[in-house]
Amino acid sequence: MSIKRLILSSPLLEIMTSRLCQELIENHQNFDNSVIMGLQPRGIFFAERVVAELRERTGKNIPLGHLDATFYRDDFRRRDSPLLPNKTNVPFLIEGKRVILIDDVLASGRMVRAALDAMTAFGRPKMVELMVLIDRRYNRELPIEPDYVGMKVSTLESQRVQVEWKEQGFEADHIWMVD
Ligand SMILES: O=P(O)(O)OC[C@H]1O[C@H](OP(=O)(O)OP(=O)(O)O)[C@H](O)[C@@H]1O
Ligand SMILES: O=c1cc[nH]c(=O)[nH]1
Repeated sequence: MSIKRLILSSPLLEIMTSRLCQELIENHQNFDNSVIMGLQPRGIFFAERVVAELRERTGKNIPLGHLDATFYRDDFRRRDSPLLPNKTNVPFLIEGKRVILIDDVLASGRMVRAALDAMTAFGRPKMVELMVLIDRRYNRELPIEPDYVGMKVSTLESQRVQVEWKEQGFEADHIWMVD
C-alpha cells in the first residue's frame, strides 16, 4: 500500500508563487524581450498562474506558450504502453527571446532536456531559464539545474511527487509525496 504525505498546499503555494514572480521581476524587469513556456501537461497550470500574477504586478501581458515534449522524450519508444501527446500551442517565435520554461516537478531532468529539443521548432532563443515548483534535487540524471525553485525536496528514486491542480478538477491544489 502506498503512503501519501501532503508537502505543499495553500496558502504556502500562493506565497511561493509570489516570491518566484518577484525573482522574475528582479531579473527580467520590464519583460520586453521575455516569453514564458509552460510544459505540458501540468506545468501549464503553474505557468498560467505565474503569468496572471505578473500581469497583476507589472501590467504586462507576457506571451505564454504551451509546449509538449512527449515525442522528444528519450523513452518515447521504450514504454510498454504508447505515450499520448498533449497540445502544443506556441503562437509566437522565440528567436532572440529570453524564454522562461516552467514545469511543476524537476527530477531526472529528462523532460526538460526533451523540452529544450522541442523548443528548437520555434526559433533560437537568446537564453532559456528554468522555473520549477518542486525540485527533487537528488534525483537528477542529467546536468540540468533550475534558475527559480519553489521548494527543494529530498526524495528516494522510488518515491514520487504527485501534483494536483484545481484547474484539473481537484477540489484544491495539493502536492503529495507518495512512498
Ligand atoms: O525530471 P523528470 O524525471 O523528467 O520528471 C519531471 C517531469 O515528470 C512529470 O511529467 P510526467 O508525469 O508526464 O512524466 P513522467 O511520466 O516521466 O513522470 C512532471 O510534470 C515533469 O514534466
Ligand atoms: O516525482 C515525480 C517525478 C517525475 N514526475 C513527477 O510528476 N513526479
